[in-house]
Amino acid sequence: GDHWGYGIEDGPSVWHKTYPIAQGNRQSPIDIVPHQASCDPSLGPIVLNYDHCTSMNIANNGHSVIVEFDDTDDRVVIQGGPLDNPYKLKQFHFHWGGKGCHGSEHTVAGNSYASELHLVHWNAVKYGTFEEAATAPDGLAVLGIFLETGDDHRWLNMITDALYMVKFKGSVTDFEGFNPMCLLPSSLDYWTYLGSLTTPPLYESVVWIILREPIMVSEKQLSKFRMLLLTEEEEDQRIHMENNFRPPQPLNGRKVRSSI
Ligand SMILES: Oc1ccc(S)c(O)c1
Ligand SMILES: [Zn+2]
Repeated sequence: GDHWGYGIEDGPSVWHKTYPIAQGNRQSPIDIVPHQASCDPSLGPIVLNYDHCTSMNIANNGHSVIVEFDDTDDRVVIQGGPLDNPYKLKQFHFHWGGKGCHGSEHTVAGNSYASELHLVHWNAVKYGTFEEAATAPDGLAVLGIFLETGDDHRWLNMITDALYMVKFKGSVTDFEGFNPMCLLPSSLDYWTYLGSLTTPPLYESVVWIILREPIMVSEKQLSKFRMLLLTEEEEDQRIHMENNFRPPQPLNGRKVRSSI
């Protein structure tokens, strides 16, 4: 089982002991410096085709809350932008902070947002399974969306209202018909670079596409994420899930391109 976490003993600063790739040369997240990103006119718009979206369930995996999709359907894809193929939506999950503390993974000119949503897609044209794609250099495409505190997000309530059902680590419940199109900001302007999963096993298999415009969510909605527990139902100890973000990693000469 997973023995990694975000605490002092098992957090990002010791992940390299079990996952040496943590010290690799294309790790994520990174600090995005807009003025150093090269505007690349050959970078077209990203195209999201979430029309026939089929969410299946919502789960607490002990590290985040994750909504999983039926990826046998090849109509729910992201394409365009830096991608050579369409990539199929597999799951989305969030990273967040503690009360009053920001929790995004990517930062923008050193500034972090309250939270970050990752929509994880895989290259089903080139690879047979998600697991195979997850270890390939062009296997995954993750769309990152920043969450900023402000007004209530009218659709995020569908997720935050379901969180009490997956309070404990290892819990899962049906969550059908949710279309993440409703979580997108108005602009699809993005930055893109080659990186990795930001959680163990930290595979260097991700084409990152980070939207510049954050979505607005309320402090009340964010507080519901912090109600989730790292611990299982039968455990006596109750540890809240918060600050489940990895700090920015060395760029190592990588180029960040912008669509803007
Ligand atoms: O499959 C994935 C798991 C975790 C994270 S942070 C990803 O970006 C992809
Ligand atoms: Zn993530």
